[in-house]
Amino acid sequence: MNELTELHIAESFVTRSMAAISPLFLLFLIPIIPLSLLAILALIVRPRPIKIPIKSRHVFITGGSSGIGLALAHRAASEGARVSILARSGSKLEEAKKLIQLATGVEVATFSADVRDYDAVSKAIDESGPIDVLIVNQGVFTAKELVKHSPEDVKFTIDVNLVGSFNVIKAALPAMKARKDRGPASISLVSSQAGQVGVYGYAAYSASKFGLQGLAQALQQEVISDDIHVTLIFPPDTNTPGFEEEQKSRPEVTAIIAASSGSMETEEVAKKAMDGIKAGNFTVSCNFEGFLLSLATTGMSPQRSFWLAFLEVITAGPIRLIALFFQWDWYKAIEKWSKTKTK
Ligand SMILES: NC(=O)C1=CN([C@@H]2O[C@H](COP(=O)(O)OP(=O)(O)OC[C@H]3O[C@@H](n4cnc5c(N)ncnc54)[C@H](OP(=O)(O)O)[C@@H]3O)[C@@H](O)[C@H]2O)C=CC1
Ligand SMILES: CCCCCCCCCCCCCCCC(=O)[C@@H](N)CO
Repeated sequence: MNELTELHIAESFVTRSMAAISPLFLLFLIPIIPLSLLAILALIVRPRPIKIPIKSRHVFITGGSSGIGLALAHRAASEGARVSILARSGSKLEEAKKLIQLATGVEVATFSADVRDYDAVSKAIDESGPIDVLIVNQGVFTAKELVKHSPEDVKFTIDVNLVGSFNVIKAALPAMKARKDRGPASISLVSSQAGQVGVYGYAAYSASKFGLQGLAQALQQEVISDDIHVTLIFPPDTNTPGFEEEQKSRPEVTAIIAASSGSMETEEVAKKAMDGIKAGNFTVSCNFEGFLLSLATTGMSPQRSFWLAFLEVITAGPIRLIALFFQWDWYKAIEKWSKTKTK
């Protein structure tokens, strides 16, 4: 045998045995790809996972006299926190205080101030003492087409929901940053699903809530080294006094589009929100549609969980397709509705 034939025999042996093992070998390779992706994500997700304790801590809630804020105050009190609530109306604050005391035995501190008034907010926060968990929840909403919305009301919405949130956070930050050996702190903001996607009738409201996303992302980078952790909460329609009021004049199309995500009870939303805050999640969705919406709009948000990061990576394409189907459905509804209106 010369060298060439030897090589031939060896070669055909190798190819034949490779042909025999290759399907098995490939099967073995399949999990390697997702597993290495998971491993990479576990290494790179930032900020790192964190847990926020609630018991024995000072929880300060704006808009804590009604709806979602009141339910959050109630939850925090029953979990053993020291609770402060802030809102404009003194009588609603007193009523909330009584309700919480009756249900939990805990006496919450109340502060009457308008979040649009920086000095008033700052005074209330200084009086309340250093905050461990700040929940910026106050909000106003009127669903109306922009042509019918007065400039004053547009400004009011942005002032209370967005500028008011800046006021609250700015007033609380110095003492929160200065606190020592008190454990990780949290600043959370109650946005809305209308703060993830623009919705007919919510031009002003959506703009005010989209603004919170920019505020929250930038703020998280600024306070991470102070052990302060930012959370953004995105509820769907929720049965609150404010929502009851809103429904009286909400355009029909607004209701149709919002119905894509159903509605929730105040206590359910408060539970989701509080669990999300305690888990230190940057983004907190409240129902299944909300979870899809968060996947679809995650963009450049920070992500602490490598599992969720993994899900975001692998669903990016398909979730965009689902989003386009939702848009298709909504524009059909708008078209149909505007036709019946002009008839
Ligand atoms: N209900 C819903 O369908 C949804 C609500 N959200 C958001 O959840 C948050 C709470 O909503 P919800 O519970 O329904 O609202 P409510 O109207 O039931 O309660 C609003 C709270 O905010 C306070 N508030 C309003 N304006 C000011 C102000 N200028 N300064 C200080 N406090 C103020 C109110 O007290 P007072 O009037 O006495 O000041 C009240 O305590 C809002 O940010 C809202 O946008 C998000 C998605 C859905
Ligand atoms: C992949 C894509 C999945 C998409 C599912 C999307 C469903 C979005 C519906 C938007 C609902 C807006 C509710 C606003 C509630 C609110 O804030 C007012 N009630 C005022 O308080």
